[in-house]
Amino acid sequence: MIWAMTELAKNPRVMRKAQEEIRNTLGLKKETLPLLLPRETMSHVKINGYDIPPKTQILLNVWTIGRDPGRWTDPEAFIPERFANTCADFKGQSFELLPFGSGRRMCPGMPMAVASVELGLLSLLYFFDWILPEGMISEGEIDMKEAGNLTIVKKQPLQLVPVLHH
Ligand code: HEM
Repeated sequence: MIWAMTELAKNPRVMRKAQEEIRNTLGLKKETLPLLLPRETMSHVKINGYDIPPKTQILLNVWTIGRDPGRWTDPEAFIPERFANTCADFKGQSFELLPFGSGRRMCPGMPMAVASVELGLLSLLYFFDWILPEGMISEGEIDMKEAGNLTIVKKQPLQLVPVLHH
């Protein structure tokens, strides 16, 4: 939710669009773990010509898959509308987009996570407009450094000033 608010603050066009949509209708999405939880092969498998022996630990880098320029146009840009224009969904069936993993061991908390993030973001965007804190002139100054390892958190806390809208 913090990353979603950070990207929205950096992209006022998308912030305004999301607020208009929410305020006019009373919907949104976003991300993710960089790596899926480790898996171990049960038998010998061959993928793309590579032999993988049994009992090998596999780490799937979904961060890289989600930024693959062969799959996504302008992958580094924050363009949430891209999800409205694709049939790829986040529920484990579209392998280019796997924020909750896939298969038997995919995230069982997905419905709760989606409901919490959507409701949280929706409330922040419906009730408030968001402006930069004193001393910050442009959204370009918002620090985007990452910290953490298994889950990526913001290194510097996001600071924005809420202005009551409703
Ligand atoms: C936005 C929030 C969340 C994201 C992005 C997320 C993502 C993930 C991912 C990528 C996996 C690994 C799936 C795989 O290896 O295929 C996972 C596993 C798991 N998640 Fe989540 N998760 C979230 C929230 C939650 C919540 C709210 C709960 C519990 C209430 C939860 C419980 C679990 C559990 C128990 C597993 C391990 C499942 C297993 O190994 O069988 N997650 N999650």
